[in-house]
Amino acid sequence: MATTDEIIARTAPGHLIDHNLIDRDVESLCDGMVRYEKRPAKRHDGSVAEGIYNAWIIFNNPKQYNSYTTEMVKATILAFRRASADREVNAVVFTGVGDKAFCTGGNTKEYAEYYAGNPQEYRQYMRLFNDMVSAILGCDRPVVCRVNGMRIGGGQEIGMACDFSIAQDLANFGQAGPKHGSAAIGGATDFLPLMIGCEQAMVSGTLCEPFSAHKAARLGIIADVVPALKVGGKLVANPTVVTDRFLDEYGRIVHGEFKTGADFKAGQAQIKEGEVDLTLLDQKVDELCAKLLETFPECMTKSLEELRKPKLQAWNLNKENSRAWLALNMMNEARTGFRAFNEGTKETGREIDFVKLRQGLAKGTPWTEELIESLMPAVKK
Ligand SMILES: CC(C)(COP(=O)(O)OP(=O)(O)OC[C@H]1O[C@@H](n2cnc3c(N)ncnc32)[C@H](O)[C@@H]1OP(=O)(O)O)[C@@H](O)C(=O)NCCC(=O)NCCSC(=O)C1=CCCCC1=O
Repeated sequence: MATTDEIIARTAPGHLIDHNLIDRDVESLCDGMVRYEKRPAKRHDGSVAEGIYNAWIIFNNPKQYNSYTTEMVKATILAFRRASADREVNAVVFTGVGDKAFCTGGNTKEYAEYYAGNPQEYRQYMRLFNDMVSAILGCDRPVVCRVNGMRIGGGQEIGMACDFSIAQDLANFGQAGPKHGSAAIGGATDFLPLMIGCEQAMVSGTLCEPFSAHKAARLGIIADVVPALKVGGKLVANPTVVTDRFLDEYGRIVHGEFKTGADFKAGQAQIKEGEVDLTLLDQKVDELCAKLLETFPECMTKSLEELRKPKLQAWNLNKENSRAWLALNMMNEARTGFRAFNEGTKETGREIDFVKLRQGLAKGTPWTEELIESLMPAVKK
């Protein structure tokens, strides 16, 4: 009987059709701000599976906390298409450079300086953003979000579109929408209720309070969490988060909540004196990719397609309405909120005086350029 290798050599076609939309390196599409790296896939025992790879899609915009520009969104769509069509790819690992941020969503500088006041332009941007989320949800390979740092705003949305998330425990999660002039309708309002329940989704999507990786694991928004802070050469759990007990004296769950007061400040100081090491994060990601490798590929893809359906159905139901609303929103609140973040500083603050705005609207004040200017954080009365 012929061996499998002999059968492969004899029956594999000499020419394979390229199903990619364009034949361009991902990096060339956005000056390297999105990287596409095929890394050899490994078995459980660490041995390389010859000819099989994991496709790493890496956001490379660290100065802006790996926020995505329009060009990066275009490159990301093509990167996921490339991985999805590549016969040699076992799984996609979606991550960002560095250890501060996976992604903090749309680029607020571009939002403030180009899209603010231009709803027709933002509508076209949102076509691209929607296609990026759909490309993740439609990828024929399992998608692992390697949460190398904070996952905020649209970064949380594209992260939740992935099939698995593994986080280093200094990463925070959350939305920014109603604080910066947007609504988390780029996926969060579709995915959060499914993943963490309606009540916790409401808290996250409206109040925009960040939560820790340990809380994200408890809520079920990530599959696993690993320590990343080394102090004196020893790995310690995130020192700003309660990790050594589950309940407080009243029986309330405190595990994963941020510490407060002096304890929180002491934790911040310990983070400053330590160093971040993502070795365990990469080990966990490699372990998961090795498990995905040891499966039938078509059965894996079918399982992904079925298990994605709740997210996909919610996403497809709302994404076009969301796109239209977000475009028009660039005339008033997005125009104001993203400009405030972009033009503000740590000193002046980066959010508007929400009460002042509410007081004006309560009197029927119309949205004018003058009103918007008066709300910019640098303008102090
Ligand atoms: C809370 C933060 C994420 C982190 O705060 P902090 O730790 O205090 O860091 P900062 O000093 O704020 O930021 C460090 C520098 O990074 C720049 N930065 C951070 N985020 C972005 C971003 N998204 N775009 C561009 N630049 C960013 C920041 O300006 C600092 O640089 P500088 O030179 O100014 O010192 C906080 O950073 C934060 O709130 N960031 C903004 C989060 C945000 O609003 N994202 C967009 C949300 S909307 C969105 O993503 C959407 C997606 C699709 C659907 C529609 C939509 O709205």
